[in-house]
Amino acid sequence: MSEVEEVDERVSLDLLKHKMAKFAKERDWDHFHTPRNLLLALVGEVGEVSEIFQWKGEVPKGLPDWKEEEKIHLGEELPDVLLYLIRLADMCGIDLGKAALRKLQLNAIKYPAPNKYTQHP
Ligand SMILES: Nc1ccn([C@H]2C[C@H](O)[C@@H](COP(=O)(O)OP(=O)(O)OP(=O)(O)O)O2)c(=O)n1
Repeated sequence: MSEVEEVDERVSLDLLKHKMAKFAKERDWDHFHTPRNLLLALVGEVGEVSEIFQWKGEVPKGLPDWKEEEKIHLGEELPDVLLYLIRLADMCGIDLGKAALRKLQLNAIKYPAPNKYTQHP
């Protein structure tokens, strides 16, 4: 039987943040999880994701031509990026969820959507 349990809980940034904190604490790894170390770990994992795409050329959405093991590999590397990002934000005292929502608002102001009703056909 697999050691990895099926995940059956609602996922939120907060849940992942708390799980990462618990993971580090249980291993006495808090002293490794400094902002700079986490940033380097994050960039390393982005590199691992890039390697999966390397030399493939442009890839259609949904990755229809990829082998199952390649998709599984990608599904294992993308979470590392997310988890290190969440932990980095936590160790920097930034509420990532709130900051992302605020950034979406700022993006919408900076790049307003065209108003369909005032445009000429
Ligand atoms: N000091 C560490 C080491 C690991 N991790 C956690 C966060 C990542 O989700 C994952 C990264 O583990 P690995 O460094 O073993 O990276 P991979 O899982 O990508 O393994 P590999 O590089 O062999 O593909 O483990 C962590 O929180 N703190």
